[in-house]
Amino acid sequence: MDLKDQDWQHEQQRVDSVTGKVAARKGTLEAEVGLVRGDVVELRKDFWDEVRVNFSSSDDLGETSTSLRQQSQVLSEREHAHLQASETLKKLKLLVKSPYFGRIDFTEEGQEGKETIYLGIASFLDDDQETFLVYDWRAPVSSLYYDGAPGAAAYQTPSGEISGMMELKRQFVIRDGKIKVMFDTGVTIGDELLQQVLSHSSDNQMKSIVATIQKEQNAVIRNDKSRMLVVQGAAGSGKTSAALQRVAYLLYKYRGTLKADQVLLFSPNPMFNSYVSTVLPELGEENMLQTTFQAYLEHRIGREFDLEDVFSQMESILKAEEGPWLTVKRASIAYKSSTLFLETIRRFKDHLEQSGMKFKPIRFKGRLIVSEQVMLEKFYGYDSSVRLANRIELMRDWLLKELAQFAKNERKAPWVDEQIEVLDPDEYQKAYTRIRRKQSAKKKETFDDFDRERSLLAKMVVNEWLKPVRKWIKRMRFVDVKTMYEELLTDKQLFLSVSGGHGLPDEWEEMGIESIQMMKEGKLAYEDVTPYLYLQDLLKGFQINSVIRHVFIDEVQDYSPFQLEYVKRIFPRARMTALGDLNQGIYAHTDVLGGSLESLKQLYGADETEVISLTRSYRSTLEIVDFTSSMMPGGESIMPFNRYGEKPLVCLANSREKLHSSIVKDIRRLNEQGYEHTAIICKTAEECEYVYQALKDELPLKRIAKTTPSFVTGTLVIPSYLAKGVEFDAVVIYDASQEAYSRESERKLFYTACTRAMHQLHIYSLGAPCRFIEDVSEDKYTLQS
Ligand SMILES: Nc1ncnc2c1ncn2[C@@H]1O[C@H](COP(=O)(O)OP(=O)(O)OP(=O)(O)O)[C@@H](O)[C@H]1O
Repeated sequence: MDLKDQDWQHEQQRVDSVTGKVAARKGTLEAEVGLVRGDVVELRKDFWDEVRVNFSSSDDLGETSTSLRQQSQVLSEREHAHLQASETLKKLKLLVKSPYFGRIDFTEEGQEGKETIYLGIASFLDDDQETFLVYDWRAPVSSLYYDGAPGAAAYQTPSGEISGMMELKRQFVIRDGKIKVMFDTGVTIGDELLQQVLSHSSDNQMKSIVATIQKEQNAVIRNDKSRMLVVQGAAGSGKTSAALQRVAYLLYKYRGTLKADQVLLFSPNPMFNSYVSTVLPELGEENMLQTTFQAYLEHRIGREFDLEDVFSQMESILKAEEGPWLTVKRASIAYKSSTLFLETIRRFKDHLEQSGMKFKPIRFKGRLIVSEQVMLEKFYGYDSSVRLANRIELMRDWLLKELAQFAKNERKAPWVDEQIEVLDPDEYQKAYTRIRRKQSAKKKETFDDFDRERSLLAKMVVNEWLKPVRKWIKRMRFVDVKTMYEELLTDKQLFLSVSGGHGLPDEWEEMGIESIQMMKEGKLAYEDVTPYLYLQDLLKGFQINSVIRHVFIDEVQDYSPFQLEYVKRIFPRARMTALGDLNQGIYAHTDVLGGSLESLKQLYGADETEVISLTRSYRSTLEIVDFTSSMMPGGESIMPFNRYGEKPLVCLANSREKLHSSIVKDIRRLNEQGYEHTAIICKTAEECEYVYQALKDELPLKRIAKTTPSFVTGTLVIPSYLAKGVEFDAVVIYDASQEAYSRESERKLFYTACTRAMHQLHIYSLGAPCRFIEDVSEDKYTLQS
């Protein structure tokens, strides 16, 4: 037996020993969890039997409350024990199959003898409860594995740097307790292992990458100094992957204080939520909260307006012919996405402190309770040093009092008698019970004499009828944000006075007309939504969330500076991790980032911001990266990972029939070759619909729309802008002709679509291909006509 075989055998023996111990611990814990679960069920069932309930005297009341408290404590202690044991069990179940993936031998400076450290997805201690048989990949010492090479090495601990010599770095792939792969490695973590991982077919879920995290990704994962971490990374460089491992790292490092529901990820679309949802559970962690910015906007003002979303905006721009509408739309998006507009709105609010507020009068049954004029006098009668939002709160309280007075007077109105008479028996009974309940609280109210009865019923009827008005006032709906926003967009003099005229586009007037027209129809253009919400919050108060401690924004290049300011404002206690790629800024507003990260750096200021660049691309084969990066200015800085495949294929078709029949044959061939997760990427949703209808009888296609909740396997037909962040074994671009992609502004969209391919990229073109392909030298693809 040679040395290598001996080593392998020795390591397998250790795996057997560790998995044996894990299995034994798992068995014990399973029994314990069962017992605790039983306890919890019993405790919940018998909860009230164990509490001595007696309200006879104040002493008895005290005793009852103590007994109740004690019983609740016992229950919550058992529930907590159950939760903790279940979490440990979850990790043991993962460890028993694959206890670790790495080993380092390290001798600390000044210490005798080397320490052998094995890394896995969770720590596991020997029966002595002292010796680590497995170290968590997030433990300080584990960073040696990701960052260091054999030789002199150091790692950071909370009490300072520890240096020494690393003698060995070894990688394993262990499946079901058996070592499948094992080799020693240098600086980078296993090109070999990475080759294996990356050459696999994709499926509909993102995978954890803990075993093969690269050094620069590790810097993203473990960075916890800066308030704002910006990760600019090429397509496929592992931004999303690093972000998710970073969440796991933070949950581990701050486990006493940080919970998964204090971390929020903004995803590019609802489908993406499901795509990444298995990564953290795979690591034995709870999922963080996930949402999309659109979902947040809907939650805030979706009841008032029919909100245009970014995808509809994109769709209408992509479909529009060049002309006045598109020019105005582009100008409107650019301006309203900028911080210039944000400043304008802020100054507009300052202006409103002095004059110009608009209120909606308070009415009931068509009668005026408080007129706008009276409200204005009241509002501007408050001390001008009181903040505007506070003045509105004062107004709200005053209006509620006015309403209460109105209600009192109203009880004698004839319509109230009519209502009492038509109260049906059920309602009457309800009223009677309600009044009886109050009776016991306030002894003097009785239901005995007729007058009393009438007066109590009148009170109830009026209150019931006025409920919507009360709710309306409480929600501060009397502040007429819509009219004020409209005024800002149409009153040029006002606009100039608050904007200082900075950056005012030539199309300003047309922009206003377009927005107002939409608002009249009850809609709000996407570019107006955040500014509108911002104005509303400046007036009524921001809905601040102080619970969230970490906000992750994936595909940050798709956010406008205005939106980022807004996110910063509503999460004042959060740190931010922003991950993006300027080359994939596909939306019209993203040009306002100006092709640089400046606005992102300014968000929290340079001192509080750190930028990490990821330039190596892991998703696609070298040939695909070579091709796609040639389309982008500066693309030469994108480094492909050395995984080889076929050159991208560019197929020219001279008729739609030919195009369709070639695609059908191609998809079938790709499927036969084992590429199951394929996509036909179209430019727009409209084109997707057309392609789906044309090919659905030939191929088992799945249509993806902006509302599709989860990422499905199979051959998808998907619009380019929805393919963000996800990947496929093979990508077929439906029509990359000059006619289809005629504008320079569509370069990033096209690039994003092509970079979704892992193993095969096939581009079809009905006629001459677009300029983006012409920019690529011909030796980088195979042309077929
Ligand atoms: N260290 C790694 N080990 C194994 N796989 C990796 C590693 N880094 C990235 N990958 C793989 O590369 C692919 C792309 O990763 P990911 O989606 O995180 O990149 P991204 O930068 O967010 O891409 P994009 O911006 O194009 O959406 C994924 O399949 C991911 O699993």
